[in-house]
Amino acid sequence: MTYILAIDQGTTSTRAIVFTTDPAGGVAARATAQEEFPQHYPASGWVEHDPADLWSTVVRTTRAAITRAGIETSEVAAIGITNQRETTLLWDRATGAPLHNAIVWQDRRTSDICGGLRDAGHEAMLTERTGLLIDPYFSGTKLKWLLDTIPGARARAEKGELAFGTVDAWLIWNLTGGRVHATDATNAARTLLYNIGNGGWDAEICGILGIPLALLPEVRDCAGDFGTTEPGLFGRAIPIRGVAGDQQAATVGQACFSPGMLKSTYGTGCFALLNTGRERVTSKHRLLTTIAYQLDGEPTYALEGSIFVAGAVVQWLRDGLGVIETSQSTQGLAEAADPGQDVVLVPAFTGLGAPYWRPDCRGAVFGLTRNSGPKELARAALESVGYQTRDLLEAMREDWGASGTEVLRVDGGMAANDWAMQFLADILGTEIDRPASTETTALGAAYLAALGAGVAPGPAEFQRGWALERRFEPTMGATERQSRYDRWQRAVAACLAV
Ligand SMILES: Nc1ncnc2c1ncn2[C@@H]1O[C@H](COP(=O)(O)OP(=O)(O)O)[C@@H](O)[C@H]1O
Ligand SMILES: O=P(O)(O)OC[C@H](O)CO
Repeated sequence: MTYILAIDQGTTSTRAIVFTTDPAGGVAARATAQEEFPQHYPASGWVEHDPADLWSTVVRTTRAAITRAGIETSEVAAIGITNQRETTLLWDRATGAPLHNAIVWQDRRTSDICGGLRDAGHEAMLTERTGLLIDPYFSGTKLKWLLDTIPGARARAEKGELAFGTVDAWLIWNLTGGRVHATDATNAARTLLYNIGNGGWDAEICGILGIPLALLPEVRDCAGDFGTTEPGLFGRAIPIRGVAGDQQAATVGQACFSPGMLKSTYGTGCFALLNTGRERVTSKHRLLTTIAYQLDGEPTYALEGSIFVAGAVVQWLRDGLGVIETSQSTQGLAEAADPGQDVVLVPAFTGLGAPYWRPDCRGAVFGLTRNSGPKELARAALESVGYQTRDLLEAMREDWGASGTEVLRVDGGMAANDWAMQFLADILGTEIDRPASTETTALGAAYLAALGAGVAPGPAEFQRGWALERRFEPTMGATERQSRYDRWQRAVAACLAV
């Protein structure tokens, strides 16, 4: 039996999971440890994490998972890291001390910097080279903000005294005791600084943003050599052999290895990735072009649709409005909702992501009556996630063609909700496949690490091990499907117009 440890450093919590691998390609979870950590909101639209929290939760959950698995550190063949993407850190190479809190992907503070880039006419060039759009979501403008704001930071960066990284690079730096400053191609592809066509940091873009190249980590394959952990941390050195951003790791965990295969992860937000193989498809509908994974120096590309509010709308009903007790209760409430009411909720709490990219848009509820209550709101919340996914799939079908988009593999916390998944199948007119393994993100990181350590078979065998738990078939008639979707589009248009 071989053990692989996956670290999944997410937006709200850190998980460490010990997986077992067998020569036939099976990878199974054996023990898990999870810790939440505080979110910091220093100003409206700002979201930060304390870098020390990211690091300490990784150390504690890793130790706990190894203990719970009942194994010795020496039995762990490799570590795989997967992480919340785009979140930006800057630290001192000599001391390892961060210069600022991590600026989280959701943070909107660089809207003005983005406006300036757009006004200067840089968008077409940036999109062509990076596959991204100009939006505060990505790391590049966050890093510029840090260098502009922290006194002396740019001069120190030019002298090579500082290091930038997304969360993966921050963890690799700390795990290796500051010996390795590296990231993987999928995380690099989210910075707005990386040319996904030629696979290198783009000096011209860095020049435009005033980012010294000396700050940037080395970019490696997803199943690559990222050094070994400091022996003192876990009792013995463990090789780090797999790294990928969390949505890309989920794509691997869902075994979406063939062009046309599609997965969607429903956590806080929702991120749909369509494997486009070696083809770097440029979207006509403001989807992102990104790297799904990179093996043996060869990138496999994806089209990505990013929705900022999915499970978060359920959290809002629970923690903001206080009209539901648990996320799970939305299933029973939606089943019991009045079929005669047609409440539509547009959860544009922090603007709309793909395919609209309107950070200024705000949410609304339409169709309320005196009898509307928690049941109808719960149903509208779950439906909003289905409608937003349809927005993405409509765009993907036009960019890529329908082939492959007739089955969607789902995962993430909200994928456990049967009502939401049935509505998704109905409104998309697409079969929805929910896998037996729900920890798809960590599973993907574990598989990449096993591949990097030479203890896993190739993708074809891993793909054969993917197991279905339940398939949701569309049952809604075509006329109803279209009239409901038309109503959603009118609701979005109204929000965009206000
Ligand atoms: N049964 C459920 N029905 C609806 N939403 C759910 C359910 N279970 C979890 N969620 C939502 O899913 C999210 C948690 O999923 P998770 O994959 O852990 O997210 P993340 O990794 O972004 O923290 C929360 O926003 C929660 O409201
Ligand atoms: O941490 P999650 O699961 O909410 O994922 C966040 C994404 O990587 C942001 O791009």
